[in-house]
Amino acid sequence: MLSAITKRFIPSLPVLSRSMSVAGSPFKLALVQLAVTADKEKNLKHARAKVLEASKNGANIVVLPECFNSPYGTNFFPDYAETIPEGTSTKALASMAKDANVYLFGGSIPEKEEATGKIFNTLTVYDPSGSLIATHRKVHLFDIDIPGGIRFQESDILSAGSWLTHVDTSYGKIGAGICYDIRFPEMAMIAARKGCIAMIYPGAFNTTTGPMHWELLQRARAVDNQMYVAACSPARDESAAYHAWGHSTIVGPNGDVKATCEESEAIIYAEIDPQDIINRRKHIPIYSQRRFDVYEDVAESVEEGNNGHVSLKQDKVNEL
Ligand SMILES: NC(=O)CC(=O)C(=O)O
Repeated sequence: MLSAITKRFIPSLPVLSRSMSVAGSPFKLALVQLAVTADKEKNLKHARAKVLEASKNGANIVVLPECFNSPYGTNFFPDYAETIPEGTSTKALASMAKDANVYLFGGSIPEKEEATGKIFNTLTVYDPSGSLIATHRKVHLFDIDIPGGIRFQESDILSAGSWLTHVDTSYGKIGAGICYDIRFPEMAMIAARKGCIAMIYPGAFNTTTGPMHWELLQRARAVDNQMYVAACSPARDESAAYHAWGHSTIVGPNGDVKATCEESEAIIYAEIDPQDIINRRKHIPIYSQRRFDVYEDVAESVEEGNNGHVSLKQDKVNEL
């Protein structure tokens, strides 16, 4: 057997990654850049009207923004937090999905876990019959401090999620993250290598980080993984303490912006075609040219469980 060192010095022994299949069918994606207020009931009603509007316009999958039922701020989270699936927002989202006959990525809400009292920033996903098919708790908490820009410490109040989320839909498998999760490329890379055709991120960047990184990160995740990427923000409210960047955007597998908008309320649409992923991967075959003899395939360390949850394999957990 060749030692690892010997292998490194024999360039004719590349271990090319296996090519992963892309399974899916075309669909119309809508992102609702919702105007969010401090009135939860009003937010739920307004979200419902917009989801129905998107469906009337032919959308098959509809996405709401991060914190769509509450203003975005750690001081608001405890008051707005609800249990899932018993809470008002979960019920409202389930009926929106059913009445609109769409898959609904229901933005995120502050979730209170009954048993522990912990609060999470949680996305819930519904199928067109209104059944809850996945939950994603924000894995990477937004703790930053940019002098002269913005300081935000989600971890003062929130706990972090501990699984990745890949949702099975009749259009194909879709990965989900929330906002700051987009800054961690491993999540999107694992999703792509596990067969997801898109990553969907409800998110609320702000007027400091938005202009620097919002579109750049979406295009980076898309071009690295040759997959679709969509990020859905709340509309900007100048009277709120947190000024969301807006600019909800859908990016194609070539890193190309398919649809975007400014900071006001809007619904944006794009046709998603998995064949485009297959073409990009054929033309620029980085997908199958990876060198897993030189570095590890991060997707190999995780396994898929129930409800779209993807977690570190047990033997890896034991190693930690
Ligand atoms: N709000 C977030 O979670 C992330 C964000 O604004 C940023 O990464 O910038």
